[in-house]
Amino acid sequence: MPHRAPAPTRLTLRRPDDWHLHLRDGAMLRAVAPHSARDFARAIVMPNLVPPVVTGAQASAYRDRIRAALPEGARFEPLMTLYLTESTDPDDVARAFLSGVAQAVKLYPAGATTNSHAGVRDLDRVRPVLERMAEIGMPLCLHGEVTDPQVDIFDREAAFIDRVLKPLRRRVPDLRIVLEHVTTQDGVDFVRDQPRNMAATITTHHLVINRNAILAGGIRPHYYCLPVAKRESHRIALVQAAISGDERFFLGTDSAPHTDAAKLQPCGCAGCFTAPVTLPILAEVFEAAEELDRLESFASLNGPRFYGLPPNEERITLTKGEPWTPPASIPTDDGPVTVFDPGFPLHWRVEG
Ligand SMILES: NC(=O)N[C@@H](CC(=O)O)C(=O)O
Ligand SMILES: [Zn+2]
Ligand SMILES: [Zn+2]
Repeated sequence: MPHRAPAPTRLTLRRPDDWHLHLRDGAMLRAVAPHSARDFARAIVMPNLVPPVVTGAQASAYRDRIRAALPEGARFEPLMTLYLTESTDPDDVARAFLSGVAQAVKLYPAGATTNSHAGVRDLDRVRPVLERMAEIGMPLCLHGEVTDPQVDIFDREAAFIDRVLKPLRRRVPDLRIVLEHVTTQDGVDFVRDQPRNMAATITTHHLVINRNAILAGGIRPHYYCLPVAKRESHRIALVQAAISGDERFFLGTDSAPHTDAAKLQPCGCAGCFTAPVTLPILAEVFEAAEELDRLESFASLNGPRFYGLPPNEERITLTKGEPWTPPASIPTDDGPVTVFDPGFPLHWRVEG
């Protein structure tokens, strides 16, 4: 009889990082930050506050507010990003990077997503900033969707690659770029074809849901995020990229909390709140693909390598047991925030 090793029930890995996270501000920040700090060592924090985090001084002040919102004794390092506008000052960006205040710049095409109206309309206007970033090795994080209303919402990432990303790669080839929350086979293929200076983050939810989850049996606002989930073949391409070990793909949860009141209305906000359940969900996804051993590359090694940071020395352990039910929502002083429901039972838990 062929010998089959028993399925593992414990998994120890270097403490993961989250390379794309929304922590918000004020009451929401205080409510959600502990959930990321519990499971992750560091996170690239998105700057799409109202008003956005544009300058080094604003990033530094926001970092102080995040640190103040962490539980006593938490060892969690917020890595800050600057929101790129058409009047961003290249000198301020360079200073923020070289002094360690900001790790990356975030480009939102104006109008593409939550709080992106102050973003970029014309890439030529930010060319001096991008060239300076290329010189100093500062990464650019992209929300990769075109905003052209003529382009079908499910095609906006693919159109972005053709219309924006390819020309940008040609014009500023030394710029290090992260295609954030990649959702398509097209995105995966593009990144995989780039020999250098290019990576992509993959979210928790895009590994789990396809577009049916948003609409099957009724409209389900808690599965609505941007970029919107695509068809099943794209989800499979994302899983393949995540489990491949290819160092260009790493975890960026895009955990994006909105109150239920903001989600459940005629024009509800985009975003899934995944921080409290990401690691158990990822363990299920990697186990189902029989690649549990690669979870550490995806969640703990590939990201720091791209950002030029050492991987975390601390370890965490996940254990597998009877299915458990995460809380349906967390309370905040602004009202409850629904926790992402993967739609399958969770057997894995982070120990401690
Ligand atoms: N992903 C989302 O659906 N929403 C994000 C914005 C973003 O990452 O595009 C948010 O800030 O709510
Ligand atoms: Zn985005
Ligand atoms: Zn995001």
